Amino acid sequence: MSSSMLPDVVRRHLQMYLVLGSANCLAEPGWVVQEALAGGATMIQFREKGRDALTGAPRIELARRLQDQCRRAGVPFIVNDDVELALELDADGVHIGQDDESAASVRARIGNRMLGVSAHTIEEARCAILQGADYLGVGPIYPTISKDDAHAVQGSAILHEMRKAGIHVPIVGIGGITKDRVEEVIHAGADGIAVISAVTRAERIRAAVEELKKKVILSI
Ligand SMILES: Cc1ncc(COP(=O)(O)OP(=O)(O)O)c(N)n1
Ligand SMILES: Cc1ncsc1CCOP(=O)(O)O
Ligand SMILES: [Mg+2]
Repeated sequence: MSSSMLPDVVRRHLQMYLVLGSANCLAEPGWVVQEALAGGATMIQFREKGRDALTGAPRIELARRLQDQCRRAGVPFIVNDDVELALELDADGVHIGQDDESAASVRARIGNRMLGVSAHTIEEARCAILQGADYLGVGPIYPTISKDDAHAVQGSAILHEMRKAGIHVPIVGIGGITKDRVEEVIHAGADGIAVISAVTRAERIRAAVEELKKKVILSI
């Protein structure tokens, strides 16, 4: 069972989905999130992991601060991997991958909160849906500089293939998506884009988000 959230509502949240942790940001993460929200980001994922990531109390403090900004803007705040943290914060949802806790177990723990699951194949996608995923994160569609242990690049064809196989749940494309690739990703079947570097490394974050979102909406 998925959550009680309507698929069309989830689709709208996926349009311009910013994924970030402090190590991705060239500027202070609170400022990055503020600018991204001002530019129209539709969902934010707290992904504080990897080599230079915060741990312990500073990590939780940052999560609370970013969550508070999202709440004020009315934008869902999703926690990557860490179900415990999501429950502690009363976050809007959790995103997990194939190497994380099983989707069925996370669904049972988070109740009606939003559940996103990474899927690289049609089989993984079907399994995630059966276990209660509200949306699928599919990628890396293109080469990425933001995830050391990323799967092989899949290209936009995987999105086509999933749709052709009858997978109709909300899907967000992720991995190396830039403004020049948005149209291809949406036309291949994604409902939105999830990005790290295209926003966190942009010189003008607000303008970058505005432009990415506009391209998504024009491509739908
Ligand atoms: C929206 C979205 N899609 C995919 C991922 C990747 O999740 P995962 O495979 O678990 O890898 P990590 O992000 O945990 O390193 C994601 N985070 N968000
Ligand atoms: C978390 C994640 N999962 C697949 S690719 C990726 C990183 C996306 O970052 P970028 O948008 O900078 O390529
Ligand atoms: Mg994960």
